[in-house]
Formats: sequence, structure tokens, C-alpha cells
Amino acid sequence: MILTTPLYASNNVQMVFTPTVSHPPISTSALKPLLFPLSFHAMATKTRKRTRSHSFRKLSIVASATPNESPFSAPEQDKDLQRKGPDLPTLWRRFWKVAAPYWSSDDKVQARLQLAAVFALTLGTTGISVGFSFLGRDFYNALANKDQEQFTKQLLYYLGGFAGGIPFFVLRDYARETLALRWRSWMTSYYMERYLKNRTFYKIQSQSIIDNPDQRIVDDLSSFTGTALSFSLTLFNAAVDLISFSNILYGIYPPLFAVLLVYSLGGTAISVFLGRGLVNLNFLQEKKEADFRYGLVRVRENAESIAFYGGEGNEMQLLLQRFKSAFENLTKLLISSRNLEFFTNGYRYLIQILPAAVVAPMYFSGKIEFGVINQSVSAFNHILGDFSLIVYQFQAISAFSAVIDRLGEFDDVLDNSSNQDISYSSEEISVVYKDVETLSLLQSNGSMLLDKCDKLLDIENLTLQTPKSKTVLVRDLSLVVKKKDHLLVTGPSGSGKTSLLRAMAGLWSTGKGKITFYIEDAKETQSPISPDMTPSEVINTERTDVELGMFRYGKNHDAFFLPQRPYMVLGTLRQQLLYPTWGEDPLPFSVNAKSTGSLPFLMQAPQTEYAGEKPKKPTLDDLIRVLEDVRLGYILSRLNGLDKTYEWSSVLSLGEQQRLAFARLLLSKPKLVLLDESTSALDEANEAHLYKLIEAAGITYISIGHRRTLLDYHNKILHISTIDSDSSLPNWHLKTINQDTTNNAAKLIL
Ligand SMILES: Nc1ncnc2c1ncn2[C@@H]1O[C@H](COP(=O)(O)OP(=O)(O)OP(=O)(O)O)[C@@H](O)[C@H]1O
Repeated sequence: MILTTPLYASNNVQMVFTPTVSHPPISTSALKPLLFPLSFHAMATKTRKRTRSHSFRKLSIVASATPNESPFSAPEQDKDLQRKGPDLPTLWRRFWKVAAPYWSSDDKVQARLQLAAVFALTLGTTGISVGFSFLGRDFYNALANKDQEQFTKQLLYYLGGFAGGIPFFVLRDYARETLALRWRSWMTSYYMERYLKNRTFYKIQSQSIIDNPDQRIVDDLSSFTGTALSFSLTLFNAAVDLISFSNILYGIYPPLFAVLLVYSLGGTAISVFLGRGLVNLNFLQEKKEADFRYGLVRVRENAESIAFYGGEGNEMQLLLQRFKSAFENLTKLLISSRNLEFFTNGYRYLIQILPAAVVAPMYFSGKIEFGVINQSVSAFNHILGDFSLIVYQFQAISAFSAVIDRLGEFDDVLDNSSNQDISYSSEEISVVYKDVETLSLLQSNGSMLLDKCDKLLDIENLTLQTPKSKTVLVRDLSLVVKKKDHLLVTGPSGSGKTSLLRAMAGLWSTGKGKITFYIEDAKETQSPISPDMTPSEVINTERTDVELGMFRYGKNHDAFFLPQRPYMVLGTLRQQLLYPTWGEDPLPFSVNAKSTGSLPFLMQAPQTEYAGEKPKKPTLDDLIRVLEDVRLGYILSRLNGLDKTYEWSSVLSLGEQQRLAFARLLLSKPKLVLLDESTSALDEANEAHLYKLIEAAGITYISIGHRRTLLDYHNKILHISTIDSDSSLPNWHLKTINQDTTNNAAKLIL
């Protein structure tokens, strides 16, 4: 079987997601009469395997991050029903856009060489199939002529052919799968890089742009690379096969061609008609399964909260709802597949006796020998298989189209995300980074710029709005934060305090106004501002700075952000402490690659770029000291040192996680830190201790908080009130806190 149905019969895991027997029947083989019992068994086993794998794949859902809203709300379901599959040109454009980059990437030499090898091996296997067609003919001629000597000779040839041919088939499959894996690895690294760049992952999640990006990276990329290669080879093989076997068939009986052509074209049209809904159903299946899996992941991540609430019943209901949705779609998919199967099976088996029936009269009249009947059946089935690719592979094609559609959509989002950073609209909040050193130089050159060196942050006429409804949260805010200013932001819940910090971090762009950070040590970056520029040139370069703004923010150690919920990375205590300023030291590629046989693009994680010089990596003593400083020294002995991995958000209390976040902060020593209720889980003594520590470290901080005790650690207070839609006045006021009259100030804000 392997020898005669080279591509279809290959053990191609990527094609497993269709339950169809996606290869032509075994009778295409020149060896059919010899191998039938074995082949039939093999095919039946393979079919069962495929079906099992299909069910497994359909029920084993990939990890995902789904949009916040439930995918099962009525509008969402309507959206699913209304969803139209992409048209052919869009599908082709997306396929090309997703597939092309690898073949012109850094790895192109290796990629092209391996591809050439795979094509050469495929060519070899087709040649072997043709050879077997002739061997089969002579073998049956010998049998029919009762020529024992010839029969033995042909049998030996056959055995020799097996021995010589099998390695070609095995190596072709191995080479193809290795190349698919290499391609997938490159694509995974390429997509992950773009997903994590420019905070695209945040935009996708916070604006619910597309569903389950992680499923697209894990599963769709794997399917795409494997299937794209298989299909290309199938097409190539079909073309070569067609040329080789057409000669044979044409030589035997030309009219058979005409029958074949009409039959396969008609079959293709009918299967396209019957299977037209499959692309959409496959697309939705991927999504629904990923949604279900994500529901399960959320139960794992929020196990404690669910257990405290006793929310198992509700969770079960929500999960069942998600599974039901996947189940219902899969049921529709199975019905569509079944209807298509009725046709494809009929199509496949109806024609089996035709070639023998057509050429038999020539045999009876003695024009051809018996072996030629076998050869004509074989050639006919090869050509029919080549012409009927769409019929045989329709379900695989529709599943592949869904994968192309999902990946293309993802690719477009990733591209748009990088382009959005370049677009500059006056109706957006702009975050600008200015190099303090350059500005000082300009001033000494006699320019008009004022001394801004002691400024860390300047907010000018900032109006914050919610993304979709454009409700104003904060109106026309202007303030300056200088070194050693400690600003407390207060206000009722929902007034927009966190949104203000998000805007500073470049995560919130709806509204208008300008936020300027003054950063130091930017001399090693390619700052667009140079000392020889005039002030107007500097102002003009600000746009470029804005473009780089979001990219730079996370990378300059002058500003640091502690979110409301401490984030614990997957890893050891050491990694928690070093995050996000320092990572693991990558081993030199040569060492790693040699020891693991891995690929260069998997070894070289992009290094974090810094606006200035990266702070020196803390030593072991520094790490231990900082843990002692934040009063967490005891966890070292309790949790077996710095290098054990735990689920940190479960093994540490919320207050401990908040202290750990302060330890990170103290190690990174930024100039400015934005603290969003970062001590909310701590007792007052620990809170006071941490604030004293960061003040002693010379870090300027802006905090959000509701606690009265926070007044003691700040010298300015910005109070944001709930917006009054009837008024056009600003809804904030800024006051200096006089520590002697803290109680009065407290009265003022509470
Ligand atoms: N992504 C979003 N899309 C639409 N509205 C949002 C979004 N994020 C926040 N909001 C809304 O913006 C308002 C301000 O939210 P924000 O988180 O800034 O409030 P806050 O003052 O920090 O509240 P709290 O003190 O309760 O933390 C809220 O009404 C919130 O519902």
C-alpha cells in the first residue's frame, strides 16, 4: 500500500483531523491483487485511527485566552450563524501571507534545501510506483501464461523492488515531517514575537479583537505547516502521477480518458456543492473547543475563589454550556461530513470495475494480454485519484481553509497592531519620552527650552474617555511630577484612577492630551533627538518618539508599574525577583544547539532592549537582602531557597505577593513608580515600612489608594471626582499635603 499510494497513504498526522478516508481506494495500486488482504486491513486500521484521532482532536481542546464576554450569549451565537466563510481570493491571499515569510527568512537556505530533498524523494516514489505498475503487468502475464520461470523471476523483482523502494517512502515522509516541524518552529517564534511586541496581546485581550490567539499559535500553526506541505506535495505528486500514468492509460485505450475526465469534473462540482458549509463549521469548531478549554483553564486558575464561593454548580453549568456549543457544532459538522461521505464513497467505488469492463473486450479478442487489464486498472485509478483530489480531500481542504482563515485573521491583527503604533491621531493620548540629557544640552546651547531636568512626568490637558462609549472619565488634567514628589491619586471607585495609570503606561489611548516622561541614560538608544537639533526639530521628532513610546516604555528602567493584582510569573523565586528587568541568561547558541539539536530561532529569545544602560544584575546576596528588606526572608527556608518552582500565586498570600512585587521594584530601582493599590492587602505597619523603603531608595512614586494612612507617605494629592455630564469643568483638583495637617487633608478627601 505504501508503495502504490505514496502521498495519501502516508502517516500524515496533520491530515488526521478529517474523519474521511482521504486517500483513493487501495485498488489504485498496481499491487492490489497481491496485497489486497493486507492493504484492506491496513486501510481499515488507518481509517479507524483517523476517526479516533479526529474525535480526540475535536474533543481535546487547546489552551486559549478568550474574550471576556461569554461566547454563548444570543448575539454571539447569531454572529456565529451569520459568519460567512471567506471567498477564494481572500483565502488565497491569507494563505500566501501566512506561508510566504518563512521561505525568505533567515532560515531560507535550510528550508529550501530540505524542500528540494522532499520533492526529489516524492519524485523518486512516483517513479517507483510507475515501475511497480510495469512489474505488476509482467507478473500477471506470467501468471496467466502459466510461465513458472518468468513468474519466479517477476516475484524476485517484486521483492527486490520492495526492498529498494520502501526506504524512499519512509525517508520522504520523515523529511516532510521534519521540514514541517522546522517551519512550525520558525512560525511559532515569529508569531509569538509579534504577539508579544507592542503590547498586541493586551490590545487583543482588552478589546476582544479575536478569539483564542493562543489556540491559533499552538494548534493552527501546527496544522497549517503540516497540511500546507502535504497538500503541496500531493499536488506535485498528482501532477507527476498524471503525466506518468496518462501515457500508460492512453497507450492502452484513449477513450477511457474522456470517461475519466467527465466523471472527475462532475464529482468535483458535486462535492464542492455538498461540502460548501464545512469551512465555516470547521472554523467555529476550532473556536468553540478553544472556548471550552479556556473555561477549564479558568477553573484551574481560580480554583481557590471558586472553592470559597462553592461555585462548582455554576462552573459545571457554564462549562457544560461551552461543551454543548462545541458538541452542537460538531454534530452539524458530522452531518455535513456524512452527507459528503455518501457521495464520495459512491464516487470512489462506482467506478472501480469500469476500466476492466472497458478493456476486457480487447483482452477477449486477444489484442492485449491479461497483465494489461491490471495495468489499466492501476493507471486508471492513479489518474482518477489525481483528477479527484478535491473530491477525496474535500473535508481536509475545508478544515485547512478554516485554519488558513483563522491564521490569516490573526496575522492581519498582528500587522494592524504594529501599523496602529505608527499612525498618529490628534484625537489620541500621546505618550512621549524625552531624553533629559539631550534637553539639558539644548538649553546650554541657548535654546528656548526650559530646564526640565528635575521633571519626571508632565501631563498636559489630558482627557480620558472609555474606549467604546467615549464617556469622559477625567477632563482636562494637567500636572507635573518632579523628582521626590510623591503623588497620591484618590477618588470614588470607577472615577478613572486606574485608567489614568493605564494612559501613562501607554495602555489607554482613548481621549486626548499629552503625557511626557523625562528619562535619563538614553544615550545608547537610537534616540531621534540629537544635540545638534534646533528646538523646532526636537518638537518635530516627538512624533517619532511617540511611535517608539509604547515600545520603549516597558524597556526603560526609569518608570515601573505595579498593578492592582500582583503578577507572579511561572518559574522560581529567583525569576520572580528578577522579573521583568532581567531574564535567564541564554546559553550561547552553539552550546545549546549541539546539546539539544534545537534550532537557532528557538534559542535566541529577543533580548529586552533598554532605553539606557540596563541595571546591573543582582547577586545572590542582593536577592536575599531584598527579601529580608521586604520582610519575606522567611520564605527562603520555607520554600527551599531561590530555585524551586511553585504556583506562586497559590503558595504566597496576597500580601506576600505584594511584598514580593516591592522587592522587584527595589531591585530595579526605577526613577518613578506607579503603584495601583499595591499595598491594599497589607497591614498598616508593613505598608508604612514598604513606603519608607522606596522613599529611601530615592524612587518617586505615584500611588492610587483609598486608605487614609497613605496620606502620610505622599506630599501631593490628586482627587478625581465622578464626572458631571452637565458640566464642562475639570473633575479633579490637586493639593499639596502638609504633613502637619494630614488630618485636615484627610477630611478634605474623604
Ligand atoms: N476596557 C474598558 N472598556 C470600557 N470601560 C472601561 C474599560 N476599563 C475600565 N472601564 C470603565 O472606566 C471606568 C474607570 O475605570 P477605572 O478602573 O479607571 O476606575 P478606578 O477609579 O480605578 O476604580 P476602582 O477604585 O474601583 O479601582 C469604570 O467605569 C470602568 O467600568
